[in-house]
Amino acid sequence: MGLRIALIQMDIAFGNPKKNYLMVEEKVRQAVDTKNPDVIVLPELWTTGYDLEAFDQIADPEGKESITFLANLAKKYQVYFVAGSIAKKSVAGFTNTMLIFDQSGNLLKEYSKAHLFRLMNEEKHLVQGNDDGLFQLGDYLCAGLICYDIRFPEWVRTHMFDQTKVLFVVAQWPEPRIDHWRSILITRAIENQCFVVACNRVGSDPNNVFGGHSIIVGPWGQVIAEAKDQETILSGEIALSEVDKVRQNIPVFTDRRPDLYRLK
Ligand SMILES: NC(=O)CCC(=O)C(=O)O
Repeated sequence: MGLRIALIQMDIAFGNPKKNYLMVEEKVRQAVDTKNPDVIVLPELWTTGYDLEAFDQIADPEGKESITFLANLAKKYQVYFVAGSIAKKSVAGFTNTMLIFDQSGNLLKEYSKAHLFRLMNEEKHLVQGNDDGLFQLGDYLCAGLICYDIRFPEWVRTHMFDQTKVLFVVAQWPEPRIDHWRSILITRAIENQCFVVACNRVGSDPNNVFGGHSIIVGPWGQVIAEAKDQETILSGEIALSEVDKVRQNIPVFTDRRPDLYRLK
């Protein structure tokens, strides 16, 4: 059985969670009406954008408001949510945290961005996460990564030792490096022989223009669906059996030589 996926590639109102909740509610309704998805994916920091200076006022305490909002939508539409990431405020500080829900609205996983991106000042305002991004969507073992995390192949590979089949990436990736975005995502799919489902934002904030090009890549590196640089709902279907076929054809995981790798 395949998994139908809808990625909401959207603009984000800078520092305005109320407006973003309303926009997401409407876009999720449109995605359900037009794509009949099993899974809906949102971009990185969709409640606030990168208004880091204002996080003290606008980050969500313990993620409570976002969790209630997303759980209700997941339950209402009976969809899984890889609900992008939100700015979460807790005693430890602010985190860039991905939220995953099942079709009954249960929170399956929280993953906080492990690698903070200095070019966008994250290290000055956020604390990094220390947990893995693994979660299960039905039969599909998946991993979540947030934007800059994809530049670390060793972190992605760590998630693959559990036979992960789908990598979900949520992002606010600027347009000037959109070639890196595409190349890295296709490479991660080929080297890990898995599906890559990646949702970027579009539009701009005071510091960046964002490049879109949300994409679904198959385990052979084939592009299944790709958006341009405008708001859209991108959709595609993925089938687990394809991953097994590719891994049997070229058994990369069996042929690894960890005795030669000097990774720490
Ligand atoms: N929000 C991010 O982590 C952006 C990462 C990025 O732009 C990059 O080039 O890496």
